[in-house]
Amino acid sequence: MSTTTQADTGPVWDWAAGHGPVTGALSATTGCLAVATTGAAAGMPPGWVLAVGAAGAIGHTVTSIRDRLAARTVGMRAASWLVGAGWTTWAMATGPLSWAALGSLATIGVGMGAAARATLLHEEARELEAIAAAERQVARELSAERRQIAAEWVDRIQRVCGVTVRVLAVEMWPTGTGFTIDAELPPGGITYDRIARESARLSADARLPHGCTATASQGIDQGRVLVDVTTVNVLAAEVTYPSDYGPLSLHSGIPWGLRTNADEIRAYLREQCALVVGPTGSGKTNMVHTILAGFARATDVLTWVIDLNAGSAGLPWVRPALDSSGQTADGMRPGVDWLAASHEEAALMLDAAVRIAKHRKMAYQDLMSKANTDLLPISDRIPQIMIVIDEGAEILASSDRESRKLAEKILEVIRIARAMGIRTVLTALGATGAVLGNLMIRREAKVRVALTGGETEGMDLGKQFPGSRGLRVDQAPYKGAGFMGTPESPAALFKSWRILPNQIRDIVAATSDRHPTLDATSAKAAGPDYARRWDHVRTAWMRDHAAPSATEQDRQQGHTDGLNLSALREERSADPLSEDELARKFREQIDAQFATASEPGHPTREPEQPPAPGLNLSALRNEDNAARQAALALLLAAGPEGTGASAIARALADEHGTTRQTVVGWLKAWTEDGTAVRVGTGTKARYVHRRHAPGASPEE
Ligand SMILES: Nc1ncnc2c1ncn2[C@@H]1O[C@H](COP(=O)(O)OP(=O)(O)OP(=O)(O)O)[C@@H](O)[C@H]1O
Repeated sequence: MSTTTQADTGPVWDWAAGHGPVTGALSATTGCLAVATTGAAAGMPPGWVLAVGAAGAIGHTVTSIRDRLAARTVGMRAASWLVGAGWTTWAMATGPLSWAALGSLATIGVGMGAAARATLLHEEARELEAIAAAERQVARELSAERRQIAAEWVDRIQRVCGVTVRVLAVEMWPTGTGFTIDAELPPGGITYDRIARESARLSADARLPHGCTATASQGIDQGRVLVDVTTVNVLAAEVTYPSDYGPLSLHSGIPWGLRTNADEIRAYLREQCALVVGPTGSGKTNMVHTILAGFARATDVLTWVIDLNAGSAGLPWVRPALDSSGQTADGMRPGVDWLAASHEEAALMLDAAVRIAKHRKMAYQDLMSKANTDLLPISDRIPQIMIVIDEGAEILASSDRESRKLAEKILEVIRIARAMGIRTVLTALGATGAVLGNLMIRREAKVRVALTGGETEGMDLGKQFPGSRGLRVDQAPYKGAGFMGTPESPAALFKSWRILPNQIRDIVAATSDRHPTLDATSAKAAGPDYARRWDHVRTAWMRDHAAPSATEQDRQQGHTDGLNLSALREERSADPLSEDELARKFREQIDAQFATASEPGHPTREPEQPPAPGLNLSALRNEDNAARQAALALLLAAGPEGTGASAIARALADEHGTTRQTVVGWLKAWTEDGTAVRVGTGTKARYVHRRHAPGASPEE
């Protein structure tokens, strides 16, 4: 029995607790006294007590032996039962309330307490000794393994790098996926990079499995080196985004994935921008969602997303919070705070960001001087704005007028808003010179990710991670795997989590009441463009499940002074004449073969089929969009077998430079208007032209 003290109700008896030496003895003696007095008063035969005591001694002995207690403890407990029973028998016969009886009972109590304490100490000492012995055994085995590893690697480093190191420690990773060797470099001015640059040869010499590496980095001082050796390939496996959606803060970093030792790697974005490079199919879209998940969980971040490819990166984060009319439902906030899918909306967003940055600079002077800092103190009351721009690097590199305007605004935000808490995450299909050649990006975006997914083309890791050695694309030939480097953590292999659509929905719901609101000062500077971002007209495209295609938008806008509202416009080649020619040829070819649409002025051959605006070939006639027509031709040509976005994009890449994302947008639109039918699910999903769709009549 023990007591716990409660602040307002006083001590509470805890009947479930075990006995200590004092409470045990007290319990035993008071028990004996109670039995003796009531037994004597009721005329109970004293012999019964003796029988009960003997049974108790036997029972306790059995359980003590079962619990593997020491012989001394077993003996003490049995003796306590017998002595207690003996006293009770005697006291019942002679009268329990005499001085002699009570005195002897008190003496027995003290004796029992002392004996119990002594045996308890003995028991604890025995237990500690057993634990220590087990630990010594494990340590002996471990240190034998470590000694063997140390010896092997001293040899290997000597053989491969010609450097004789002295290993000071080998730390086995708790995840069981590798170890780190801490070694002293030989005297004579040898530096760690003599070993770092031989990473690939060391890995081969150690016969490490694919995807595992031996990478050397700086040790605690310049005469020491740390060699991280991965022995289990965590890059190959699909690791799902952790289901703990607890709150995060920008200041403590946002987890973006796993290192090869299964440690989380975090991006610290208070001052840094990020650049995520990944060719199509490398898992870039998935990584964007992982990034958005982290921002949604943060209590001091508002996420603004620009995705000119039908807003697809941001939509899953908005949809769960939209009601049936497409407006944000009461009480539910989307996982992103603003989503732009057109050049126009993106321009409004970036202009607002610039106004906020400039206004914050003035309005928060006092606050910053009180906090003695030149960085705006970001918190849930003054949140940081993270602008995630999918394929933003391509906007920076693009030469069309609208994209150039956006590019200027993006660079202005990056240039002026660091201290005022607005940073960007740009993604890119390739680490092109136009992106990494930009000083602003090189200087401000030091959180870098390269998703390789087995792609070697256009992957210049040396440019993206200057100063790092031994990084090879073929070390991470898996989807969602690649390299990540931040100012805090040197570039090395990493794996992004796989995030599933249902997780996105769950995170939107779980974080809905956690998002900060834009501070009033910033909101005022952002003005109505920000306040009315969820307005019906501005979000109509979200209700339609996809952004309006270029065709529709252009038609709605009446082709006003060449305003480019869509990413599709980027598909135009530099030479409009040859493109026109190509478009005409395609039209003729396809119309001749399939009679897709009637010529203006001719009776339609498909009266039952209302023309789908902007999505059949006749609607495209004035579109100057050869790439889109070529894609449709490919879809038709694929027949009942169908085809996919990647295959179409590959076929168009050379001639039109079309991205897979763009093709995905077209396929989506064609599926929605019935031009194409999607068959199969997951990786087996294919698109079939409606003429070849299962159940379609051949004449159709
Ligand atoms: N972290 C990951 N772990 C495991 N598999 C992944 C991961 N990320 C992506 N994948 C797989 O790769 C496929 C393609 O991913 P994703 O759509 O993100 O690629 P992408 O690079 O954005 O391609 P695209 O630009 O063509 O859309 C996914 O359907 C999934 O099966």
